[in-house]
Amino acid sequence: MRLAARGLGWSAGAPIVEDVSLTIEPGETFGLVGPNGSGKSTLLRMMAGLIPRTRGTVHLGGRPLSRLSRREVAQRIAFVEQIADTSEALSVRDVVELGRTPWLSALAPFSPSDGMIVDEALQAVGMAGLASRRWATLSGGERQRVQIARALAQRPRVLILDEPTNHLDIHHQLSLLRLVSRLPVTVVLALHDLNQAMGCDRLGVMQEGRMVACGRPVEVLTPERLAAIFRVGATPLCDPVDQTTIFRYHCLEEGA
Ligand SMILES: Nc1ncnc2c1ncn2[C@@H]1O[C@H](COP(=O)(O)OP(=O)(O)OP(=O)(O)O)[C@@H](O)[C@H]1O
Repeated sequence: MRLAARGLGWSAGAPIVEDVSLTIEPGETFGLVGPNGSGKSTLLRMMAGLIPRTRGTVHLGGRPLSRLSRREVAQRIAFVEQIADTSEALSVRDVVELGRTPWLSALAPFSPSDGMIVDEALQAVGMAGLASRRWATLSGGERQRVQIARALAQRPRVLILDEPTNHLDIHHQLSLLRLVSRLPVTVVLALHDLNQAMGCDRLGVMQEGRMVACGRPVEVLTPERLAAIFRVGATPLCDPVDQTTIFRYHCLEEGA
């Protein structure tokens, strides 16, 4: 499903996001990168329709997001935020079952097919073995994977992930990125690891609330731009295994 933003802006006293326009094609994996505080999370929340009184418009599959009901939005968009609020009393399986909520009604209560979707989502993130564990007892990385399973169980057309690899060990980081890039849905994710960002179909670079570059990763993440925006030196290296470009970073300046 196509996600299109036009002229998005939001201020909280000072401007936080300014005049961002962007179209993400069906099935595309689009990465947002940028320094701390550059507006990535705010932009993701705006694209998910979670910030009231924003400037500009978001269209989902050609329809204005503002005209869809909360239930219609939840049937189309799943959002995994950096910090998830979840009742400590729930089990892992309960949390993932919440992902089915937008599809349930008095006429369509939770059914065995919903149960199978929940099982699949738990397996996809390697959490099936901990399904009966209490949320409160999980590690940070396990919680992250459960939240991603909840989003998968929602069977969205658009998956929005805010720094989904935070807390994850390297195996789970790579398997999560492989999982989401193979999903037949539109994926928008904020990432801090620029080498991981190189695996996205396209990247948008945020700086002080504006999207200052957008395009294929190799075109966007040039050493010159990395120096200007992230204030680091970057040496491009070629991985002989698959010829992808990775960067080795070094400080350009003393101090913070
Ligand atoms: N409700 C708010 N009121 C005031 N300022 C806000 C509010 N929400 C966000 N900000 C500010 O907006 C800026 C952008 O925040 P945002 O969380 O979108 O950045 P980010 O790029 O996701 O950062 P990070 O990489 O650190 O997660 C920050 O300076 C933040 O302090």
